[in-house]
Amino acid sequence: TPPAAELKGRKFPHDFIWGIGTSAYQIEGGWNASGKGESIWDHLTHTYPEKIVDQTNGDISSDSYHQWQRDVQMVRDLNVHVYRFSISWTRIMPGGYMNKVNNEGIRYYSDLINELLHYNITPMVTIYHWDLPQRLQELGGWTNPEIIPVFKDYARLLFEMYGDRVKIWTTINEPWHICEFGYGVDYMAPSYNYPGIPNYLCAHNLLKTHAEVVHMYRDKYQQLQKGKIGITMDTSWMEPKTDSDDDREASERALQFYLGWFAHPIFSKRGNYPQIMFDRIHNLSKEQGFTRSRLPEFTADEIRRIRGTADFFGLNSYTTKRVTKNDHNNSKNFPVPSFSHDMGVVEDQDPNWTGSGSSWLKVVPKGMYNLIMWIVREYNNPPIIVTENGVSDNGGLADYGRVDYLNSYLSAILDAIEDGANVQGYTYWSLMDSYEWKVGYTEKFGLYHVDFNHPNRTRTPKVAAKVYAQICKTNTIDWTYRPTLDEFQIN
Ligand SMILES: O=S(=O)(O)CCCN1CCN(CCO[C@@H]2O[C@H](CO)[C@@H](O)[C@H](O)[C@H]2O)CC1
Repeated sequence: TPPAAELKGRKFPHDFIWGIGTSAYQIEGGWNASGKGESIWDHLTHTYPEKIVDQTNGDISSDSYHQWQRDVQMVRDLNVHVYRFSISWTRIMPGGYMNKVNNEGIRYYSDLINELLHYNITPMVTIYHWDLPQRLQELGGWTNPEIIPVFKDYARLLFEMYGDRVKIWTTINEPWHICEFGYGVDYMAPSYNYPGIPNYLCAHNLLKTHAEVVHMYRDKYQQLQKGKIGITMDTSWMEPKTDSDDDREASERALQFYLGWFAHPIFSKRGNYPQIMFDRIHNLSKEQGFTRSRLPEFTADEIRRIRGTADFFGLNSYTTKRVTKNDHNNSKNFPVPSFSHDMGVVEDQDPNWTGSGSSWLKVVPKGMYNLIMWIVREYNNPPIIVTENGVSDNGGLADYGRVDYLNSYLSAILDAIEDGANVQGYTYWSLMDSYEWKVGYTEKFGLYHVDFNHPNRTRTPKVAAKVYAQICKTNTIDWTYRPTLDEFQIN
């Protein structure tokens, strides 16, 4: 909690954009409703339920496929300007290809967009939030360059269908998680566990895909539709464990590997992958007996084609890690080759940091300030939208831990703004409790509670929903505002 002087009334810029976020696989359910095709998350959770902590899946989840009007009501009650949601590729094109388009799916998102606009809420669409068509994964998914033209066809259809009404687009959510957690280790679908090679192929194709979609939007749609398009990347803040040179270098190296991998090709003056990644992976690949670097190389034309392909820097960040150099005295035996071995750091968390409902998520607001100022310096103060930030617990409506997280992380973001960072908006994660990927329904991120044991998936506002609604209405942080459950009805 800040000093008494700052308890009330810290104001955000008058034009600051407030929002709330969700993603298709996590909230919709209707996994095979009205012609929807199988995604890699449908496939993973149906084929390997043991890979999910509570052996659940998103077949129904929060049932937003049927409850979307209630969802829009909840968004309205939060007084936000923007609703960030993603479109399910297989609800639009069941097999991923353009040869079969599902009109029921087209209509679902059109109805949602119209409902949002009816209540003056701006739709912010994520084109891809991890739910790849399973049929495309059977061709190698993101490791196969075939995905570039196929994804472009999918994005073109969305621009054609919704671009008259959708004015903020994000191509892809969290490339790092898609490529390293999906194709490097087996944390997420498609759950490869093939360290150090397919993750870099995935990233190479993903960056080219992103660039082709942005060029298409800019060449064919942006003049007429007047929207913005960007990408959302993610990292924790990487705090040096001590102020030794080794630890400070480890911190910088970790940020280049986690964030620079995707941000440097798009947002840096030079473009291309970060030099430290290029050098380390090139040298290690040679030592390991590979004839070429495991990090694919862009041609000069590709570097130019990818550089500058974003109107804003979408940032997802939740927490902080401590890092030290991975050497003989604290060496961790990472698989060789692997992303972690290439990066060469050991991560941990300070046991004194406040915890949450997730083991990886500690509450360290200063880390958000440090990360934003690092991006300001590294990429020449790009327009940033914090597209995801939030905290988990294990349930309950009296979520005062979430109230404290919200106030402290927003204070850190406001500190960064007051120190010159061009942060233009914030979409809190998440609107409601939903499917939390590998941990199923065991960790809750929602401002609204969802009753997963009831067929109606009843939504109930938590205390933090009321606090966030107040922040969005007044544009102000007020630490003294801590409503009790019985004293408020949000609607
Ligand atoms: O202990 S470990 O480090 O081995 C496992 C880490 C597990 N990760 C942590 C990061 N998390 C954030 C990315 O996930 C983002 O954040 C939200 C909350 O997770 C998700 O609901 C969103 O869909 C996603 O965009 C995804 C799961």
